[in-house]
Amino acid sequence: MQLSVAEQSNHEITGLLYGQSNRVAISHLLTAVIIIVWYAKIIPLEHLLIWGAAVVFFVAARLALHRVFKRYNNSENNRLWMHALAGMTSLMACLYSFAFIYFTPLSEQQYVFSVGMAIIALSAVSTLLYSASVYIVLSFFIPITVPTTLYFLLAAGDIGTIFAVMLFFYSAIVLSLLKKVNEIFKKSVSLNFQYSQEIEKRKLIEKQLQDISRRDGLTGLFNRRYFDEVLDVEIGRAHRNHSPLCLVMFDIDYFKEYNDYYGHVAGDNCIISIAEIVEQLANRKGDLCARYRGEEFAIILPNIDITGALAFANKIQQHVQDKRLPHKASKLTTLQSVTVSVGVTNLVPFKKVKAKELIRAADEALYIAKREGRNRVHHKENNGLGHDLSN
Ligand SMILES: Nc1nc2c(ncn2[C@@H]2O[C@H](COP(=O)(O)OP(=O)(O)OP(=O)(O)O)[C@@H](O)[C@H]2O)c(=O)[nH]1
Repeated sequence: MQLSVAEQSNHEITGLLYGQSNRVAISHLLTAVIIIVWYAKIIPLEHLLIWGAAVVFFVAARLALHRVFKRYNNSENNRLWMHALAGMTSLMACLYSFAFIYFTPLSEQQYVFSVGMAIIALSAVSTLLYSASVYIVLSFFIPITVPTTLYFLLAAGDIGTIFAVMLFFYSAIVLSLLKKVNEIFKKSVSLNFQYSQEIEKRKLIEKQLQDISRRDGLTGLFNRRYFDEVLDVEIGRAHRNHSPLCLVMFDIDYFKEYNDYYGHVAGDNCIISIAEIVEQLANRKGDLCARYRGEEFAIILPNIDITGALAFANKIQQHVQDKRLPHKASKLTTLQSVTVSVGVTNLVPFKKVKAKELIRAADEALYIAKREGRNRVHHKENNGLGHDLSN
């Protein structure tokens, strides 16, 4: 299912929000310590420790939720994860509200005042941490401000009224700023997402263009330019690793007569059929098949010795013959079907050979196969060429 940019961006935002888990955990633990120390003079320690244990429990649950999120989140269940985070955030906020209401002696002005400061500090931090989502900010902001403010307004007399008015104005400022910051944040996430999608698309197009530039238009095999590039690289590798390398070149027999008899379109189809056979046979990692020119094909076989390459060449010749593609104009009158002649050569160990020398040797082997009657394989070692590497 294709998701919209907005949905993908929301998914990214949820990831960012969950990504704050460690910072959130540290903030809560530090705040809990400060609250316990602050109330220690007036509240029994066991009450404070029970409350502290509840904070630790929720922090651990929040971290566990983050782990589960990392494992199971995806763009489709994004809403669910947002609600889970909002639920967890609200519970933490309720825990603070509970502490402020339950622990604060209304007669002690400095405690009432300190609760106001604590709420401002906590809601400011949560606004910064969660500015990516108004929903999550509110899920912390509302449960931490509303119950405490109402309680102090109703129960704490003048100081409670001052407290409520102060928090009301503070909340109004924070929420209006939050809206702006959130819009900017969302826009930047969405732009960032579109930008990375654009880069991905470009990379894909570049890859496709590169692939097209390496392929032969008719058969889909690699083209000669790419073949020459790879042959150079493979020869270098074979020399470095002292590993074998063989080159197979083959050509359709009496193809001029085929074209003259069946026409060029049929000739093209014949070339495509031969390409399909070669592609099926040359299926080892590292094998590279190319249409070298016209009705001539070339195959690089790395890590294979001459015995293996000859077996492979015979397989090609045999498969083409067995395919029995009609060729009424073939001078191989007993068959009257499409056949190929194959030339094989191999790197001579410890002789540094250039690509064009290897190709010439394979071409000569192919020429001999033609001369000796076609529909056969000939091997020619590229002796005498190149220079000795043994000393
Ligand atoms: N249909 C078609 N014909 C092509 C293509 N490329 C080359 N040819 C033809 O292939 C023929 C090759 O002829 P030759 O080089 O004389 O070879 P041949 O007739 O196969 O003879 P031998 O190789 O000696 O058996 C020419 O007639 C080319 O025009 C192609 O892409 N499509």
